[in-house]
Formats: sequence, C-alpha cells, structure tokens
Amino acid sequence: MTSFPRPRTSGTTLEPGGASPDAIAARTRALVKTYGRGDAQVRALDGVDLEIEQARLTAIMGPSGSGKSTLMHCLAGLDTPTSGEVSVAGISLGSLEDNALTRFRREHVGFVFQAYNLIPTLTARQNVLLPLELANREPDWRRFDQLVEVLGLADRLTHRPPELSGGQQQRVAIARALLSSPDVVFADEPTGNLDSRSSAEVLGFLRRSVDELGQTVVMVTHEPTAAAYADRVVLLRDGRLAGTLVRPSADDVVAAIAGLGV
Ligand SMILES: Nc1ncnc2c1ncn2[C@@H]1O[C@H](COP(=O)(O)OP(=O)(O)OP(=O)(O)O)[C@@H](O)[C@H]1O
Repeated sequence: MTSFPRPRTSGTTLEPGGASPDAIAARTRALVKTYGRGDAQVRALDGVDLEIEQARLTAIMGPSGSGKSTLMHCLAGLDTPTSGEVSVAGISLGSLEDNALTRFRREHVGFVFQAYNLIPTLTARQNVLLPLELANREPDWRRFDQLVEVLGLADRLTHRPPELSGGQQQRVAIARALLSSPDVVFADEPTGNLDSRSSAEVLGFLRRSVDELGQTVVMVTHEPTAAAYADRVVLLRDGRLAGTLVRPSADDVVAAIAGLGV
C-alpha cells in the first residue's frame, strides 16, 4: 500500500511527521463570540484560550449549542470574534481586512465539510484542483498523484460527485483540502453523513495525513468513535473549555461527555 510522502526534516527527530513536538499551529486568547443583542444575546464563545498543536489531530466535542462550530469558524477565519484573539500559522486574524482574510483562507487552511461541498458539475479531478486554480497556483503534481493513490481515487477522477458514494465524495474533499499543504485542515463533522465503514476509512485517512504528512487537523465531531482517532479531544460546554483528553478511547470520551452533566 502506498504511503503518504514523508515531509522533509532537518536533523534527527523521532516525531511522526517530523514536526517539532510542541509547535503550535493555531491559538485563541480570551475568545468571545456573541450573537444578537439585549435579552436575545447568545454568548456562543465565552473566553476560550486554546492552543492547537502542529502535526496533531485535535477533536472538538461538546453538547449541541456548546460553541463547537463557532470556535472552528473563528479559527478558520470564516467568522469574526466579538473580542479576543485568533492566530493561525503565526498570523493574527484580527488584523486582516476582508480581502486579506480571503487570501489567508486560500493559502493557509483547508476545509472538509459534513456535506462534502463539492461542485456537482465538475469531475472529481476538477474539484480537487479547483482551490489551487482559483488561487492561480500550480499544483504539486507529485502530491496530487500520491493523494489520489492513497485515497483510492485513481479510477474515480473523471466521475462527477452525483456518480460517487458518500465515502468517495468525502475522499475527494480530503484530497482537495490536503493538496495545497495547508497549515491547518478544519473538518466539520466529516463523517456525519457516512456509514460506519466509510467513516472508519475517512478517519483513517485523516489520521494518516497527520502521521505521515505532518498535517495539522482540527475536527468537530459528535461521535466518540471518531474522537478516539484524535491525539487530543477538547471538550466545550456553554462556550467554555470544559476539559481535555489525551489519546482517549471511545469509552473515555463517552465517560467525559457524561461527566459534563448535560
Ligand atoms: N448566526 C447565529 N445567530 C445567532 N445565534 C447563533 C448563530 N450561530 C450560532 N448561534 C448560537 O450560538 C451557540 C453556539 O452555536 P454552535 O453552532 O457553535 O454550537 P455547536 O456546539 O456547534 O452546536 P451543534 O452541535 O448543534 O452543531 C448556540 O446557542 C447557537 O444557537
């Protein structure tokens, strides 16, 4: 079976993926996000201080309405915080104007969504290449070929999304997200629409991208079995950090969620 290419490393390292062990890919400081005003105001994030480690798979979990999507959207530059700071790859997002924020997203982050968000009229190959085409950047064709092979898409590249299974569509979305070697891949419920076999496949690929490519992945999930693929699980409750689990089993995650008392 083909492996993802190992990243180039300088010096000796025992770290999978070759990234420095404590490097931080993204961080938030005193992050607050409110929606609405007055009595109708909702404090979706209520002072979140978080560090996302590089070359790790971090899962964000918590009850419905606890702020998971809002946190991910603020980290990815898709939503603007009410106060506090967000930085990704050393770039402080608060200082960026709209155009610069769009460029930041194009150049530094990749997205995998629950609903795949592929363009139905384009082939799988065209979908994978689209973000780089929009950015006017030449793809790394070696990486393209390796992603296509590892993700088992070689005989599906000329198919359009309606001709692909959910698992295949999500694999196309993963190739699209990984092709540009983004600093962080954000995956929002990436297995929410998949059966258990396709879910395991997709999670296995995300895991391998971390271990073999040194990719940083942040994933929002409701599923303890999905969270068990993570290096670290961050628990949210009422817009605040409520705990962290390191390399938990699915049972550990179930117990921790139950312990939130919601
Ligand atoms: N655009 C918005 N306008 C008003 N309130 C919002 C908006 N987006 C989110 N909220 C509120 O902010 C809170 C956090 O929402 P968020 O979607 O981040 O939670 P979540 O943990 O991702 O929930 P779920 O698991 O149900 O997707 C909720 O109370 C939600 O109703």
